[in-house]
Amino acid sequence: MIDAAAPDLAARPAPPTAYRWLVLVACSLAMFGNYYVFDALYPVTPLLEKAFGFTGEQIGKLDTAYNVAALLTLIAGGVLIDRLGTARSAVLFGAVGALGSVLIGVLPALVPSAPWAAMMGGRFVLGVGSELFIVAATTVVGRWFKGKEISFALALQLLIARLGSYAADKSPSAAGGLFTSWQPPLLLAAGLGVAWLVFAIVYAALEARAARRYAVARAGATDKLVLADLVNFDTSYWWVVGLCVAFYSTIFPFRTFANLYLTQARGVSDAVAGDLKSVLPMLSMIGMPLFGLLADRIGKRALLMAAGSALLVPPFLLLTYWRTGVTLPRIGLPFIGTVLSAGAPLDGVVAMAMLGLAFALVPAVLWPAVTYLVPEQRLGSAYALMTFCQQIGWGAMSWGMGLVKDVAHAGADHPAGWTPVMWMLAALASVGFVFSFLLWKSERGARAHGLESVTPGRQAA
Ligand SMILES: N[C@@H](Cc1c[nH]cn1)C(=O)NCC(=O)O
Repeated sequence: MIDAAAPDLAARPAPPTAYRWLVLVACSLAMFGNYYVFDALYPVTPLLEKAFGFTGEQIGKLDTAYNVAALLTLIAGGVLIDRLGTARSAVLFGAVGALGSVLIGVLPALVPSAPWAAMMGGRFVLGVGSELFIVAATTVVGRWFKGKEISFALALQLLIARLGSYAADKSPSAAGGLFTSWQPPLLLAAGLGVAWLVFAIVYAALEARAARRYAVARAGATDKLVLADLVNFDTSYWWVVGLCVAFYSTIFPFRTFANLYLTQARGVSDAVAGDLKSVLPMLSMIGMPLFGLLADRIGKRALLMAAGSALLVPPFLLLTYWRTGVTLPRIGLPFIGTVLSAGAPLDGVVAMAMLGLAFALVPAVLWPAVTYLVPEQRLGSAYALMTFCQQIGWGAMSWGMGLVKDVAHAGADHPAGWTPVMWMLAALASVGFVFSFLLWKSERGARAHGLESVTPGRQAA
């Protein structure tokens, strides 16, 4: 959308290419902070269990609080982004997210009589800012890279965001000195929450400067949820939504409980648990751009998603039943340092590597696939609706997993209690595979949208 308040716009030069990448870097670094803050809670869960006696259900509900806040804001927030524009929205939601990260780090210490309620409050505030910030940041890439390197730019943004998850997962081994109590790691996360806000401000300043100097589009259509759109999307879109819900409702709640599961059921140290968990974002970072390129080269997007969702099923059963008895020595890489601390079980590494591949393959194809299934002018609503459904499934599953963990008395003294939790995950992952199979079938029929071909076929109506 061209800013009508700037009549000399046509006379201005287009922004230089480097400026576009600078905007992407600022937004992506803010996303790094966002993902770090989101994931920083999980390595601390064993310490929260020890310090406050948090139950599995309470830990699951810390996710649910985030999801409920995200659900509420996704309905209203798209409209707000339209009104404010992406720059002001990014600063606003970045500020709310930063506040949430600080509350998570300090409130439980200030309210020692109700630490769980305090932390729920912080996670809720984080949820208000976080998902809408992601919507705004994605929209920024859409505006600045439309008709240019949009897929690569989106992959790069998610890659830098995942680096935040990776850093949070690695924090028990990389910043082990902080993990003597629950608070220092969360104060570090609060620091990165503030960095998230700082980069949001840097991005907003770049937008303001561009608006004064260059012929740039103002914030256009965003991920606004238009209720009339709910019934009008094609069946293939709904299969993708089903896969999105089942896939992320498996992988994100697993990540919530992975530190507890790996230390209690598999008996590994906190550092090894963090390292094993970090295999997911690490493989995802490496694999996403490659699988994105592969999909662009060969098409077969539904088939690739089916392969990715099939990969998600066995690891939970392998983690539960497969024991090689082999543990690995420390594995390190130049520049990166320790990838796996000594003592990681080989079977655990294989299972986590399969999960990591699935975490690369499905997201790399799933989000861009939506652009084939809905018309461009309804893309925002389609993404918002998909994220909305994702949050419902994810919130319910985190809560349910925690409940099952408690009912089965899963813990260090009763590792077998984790078995029903892992079966729950395998079952939900199988549901994801069924959705991807239905999508593949539908994309081989007369109402295909070109997901299986290299270039889009029938234009989405
Ligand atoms: N809506 C996000 C969820 C998220 C992860 N960390 C912070 N928020 C999402 O689904 N992102 C897609 C992905 O593959 O990361």
